[in-house]
Amino acid sequence: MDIAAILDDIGAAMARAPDRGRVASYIPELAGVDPGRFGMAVALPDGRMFSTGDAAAAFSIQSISKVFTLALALGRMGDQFWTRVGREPSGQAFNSILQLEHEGGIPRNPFINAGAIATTDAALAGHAPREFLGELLRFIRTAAGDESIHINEKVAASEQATGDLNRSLAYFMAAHGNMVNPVEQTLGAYFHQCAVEMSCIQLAKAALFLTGTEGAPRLVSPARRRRINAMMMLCGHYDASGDFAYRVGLPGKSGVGGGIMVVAPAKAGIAVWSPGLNAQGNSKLGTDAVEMFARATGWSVFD
Ligand SMILES: NC(=O)CC[C@H](N)C(=O)O
Repeated sequence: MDIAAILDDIGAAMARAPDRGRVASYIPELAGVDPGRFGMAVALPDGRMFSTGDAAAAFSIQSISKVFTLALALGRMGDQFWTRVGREPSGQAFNSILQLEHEGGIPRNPFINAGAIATTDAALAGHAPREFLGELLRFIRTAAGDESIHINEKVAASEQATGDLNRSLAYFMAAHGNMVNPVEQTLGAYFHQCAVEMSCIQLAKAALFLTGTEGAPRLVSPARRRRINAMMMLCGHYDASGDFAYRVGLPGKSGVGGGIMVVAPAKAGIAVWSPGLNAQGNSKLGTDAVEMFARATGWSVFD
């Protein structure tokens, strides 16, 4: 299989795409990103890396960070974690508060914002946000094999300044007894985790720990890896998760920075970045690109 040629074709197709979606506009650091940018990378467990376009450019990983935080929270709490967060698709927007009221402050899953904030709260577990963020960065750097990965403080400050909806979700959960740490501490940690910057090349490598391949860093047990992948498949794209599963057939997690991290179990880590989003807040061309890639390779978890 000629992965390099497949990526070249995808890069060329995406350069021609007339509708690139809309770049997230809630903070200036994301609003100012050129919608013309596109990058994609595929990391194989034997160390080979294939890429196209702006694959080395760093972008804000945003909600992709929720996958790494979930791994940390499960590491801290084990299956007890699921008493605080559900594992069902929400069918609602990523930042919706609707279901929280009906469901007693227990968010549907760890990838919608409410669930991710509860997950960060669980991962904090009484530690200072600084310690949690250090641990998160260590996890991501180990997964990616790259010590240069960092948090963009300006993005974190903007998230903090515009985070009233996230604040509402957090206080709502606190009112239902589903926050352990002081709410502002958990939120500070959450806003900073969203501000981690990575390139497609770094993110594709980081996804390898979820492939279960030899040579990939073993950061979680096989059972846990399968469960994280299951959550990504069912909830990783919010109310477009079914569409992503149908079109791509691989677990993936998106972020409003326009990135998507995709896992091809037993095969490869994949990352794509195109800042323009669709109506559900997922990268428009990023989704198109991984769909093209899955078709060209025949990779799917449904075989
Ligand atoms: N979908 C996302 O990437 C959302 C992350 C964003 N920082 C938020 O909390 O709203």
